[in-house]
Amino acid sequence: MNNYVIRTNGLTKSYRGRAAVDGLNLEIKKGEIYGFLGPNGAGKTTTIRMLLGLIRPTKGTVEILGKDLQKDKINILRRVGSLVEYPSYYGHLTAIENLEAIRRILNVPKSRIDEVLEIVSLTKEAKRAVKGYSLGMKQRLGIASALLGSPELLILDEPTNGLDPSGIHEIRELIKRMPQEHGITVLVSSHLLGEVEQMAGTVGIIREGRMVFQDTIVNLRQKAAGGINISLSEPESALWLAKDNGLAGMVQDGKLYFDGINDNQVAGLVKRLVENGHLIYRVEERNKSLEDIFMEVIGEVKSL
Ligand SMILES: Nc1ncnc2c1ncn2[C@@H]1O[C@H](COP(=O)(O)OP(=O)(O)OP(=O)(O)O)[C@@H](O)[C@H]1O
Repeated sequence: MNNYVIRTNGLTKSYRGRAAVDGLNLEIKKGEIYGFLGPNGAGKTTTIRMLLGLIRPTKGTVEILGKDLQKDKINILRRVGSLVEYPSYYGHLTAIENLEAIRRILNVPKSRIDEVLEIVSLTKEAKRAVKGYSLGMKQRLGIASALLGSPELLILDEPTNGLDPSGIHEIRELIKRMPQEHGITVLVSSHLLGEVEQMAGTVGIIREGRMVFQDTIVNLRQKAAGGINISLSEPESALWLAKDNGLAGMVQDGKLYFDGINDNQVAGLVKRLVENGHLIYRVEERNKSLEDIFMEVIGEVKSL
């Protein structure tokens, strides 16, 4: 088997001739937490549904755990746990009773129920009716159900949607432990970079069904590295002078902004500006936030 737990090739799903997912090449390595990001409607859920064999691709292939999903669906999906949208429960039953119903279908040992409850920290609440659970507890129970069959891969579609900050924190901490403590590779989708950046090693960002970025979070951060802001007396005429010096910048909030400019270029520009009578008030490094980069990548902001 190769090193990929999920690999898709040209994965496409069209509805009435319109591609909801368009030629996606997802690559998820064993043991990683992969953040699958994109704004609402970008095609995350459609992709996940194809990965789980719930809908058929219009084109392209899905390989999971080294095997073609179409050829051996049942055996492959036995090794995958998932939480897609809101999980459904019997509200009047306890967590143990709900898990028992799934356990019978999966035919796993009874002891597994205690194990999964322990993993998601619901042991103490396990005998309470689920209808009294908070949304965060319900999501954790959903993850417990997904873990019952001891999967090698966990696919979670927006597991933190609608949760408060402490609920988000609990789910995040739970997911973070999956690879190290349980040897489980995780694909987690979200429309918020902030929710996955603290746990994902790799991110795939989709927009209008197409992959626009797929690499490590470290490399995404590198894209966020430094531009320079110059506060000065006459930004518009300074911009012309900079252009004259071969530097393309822009005026933003009354300041000059330059992307990817090196130390020598900064020194040369400041010297030229001073020689031409500009008053320089401040020269500041401006790092883009990861969220800025995300917005840029998904095309919500043309440039900073
Ligand atoms: N069964 C369907 N029939 C027609 N169009 C669909 C169908 N399912 C999804 N779509 C369209 O495909 C696109 C992608 O939807 P999808 O639900 O995969 O996005 P998403 O990234 O998961 O967004 P969200 O976070 O809002 O669920 C949307 O434009 C949606 O309207």
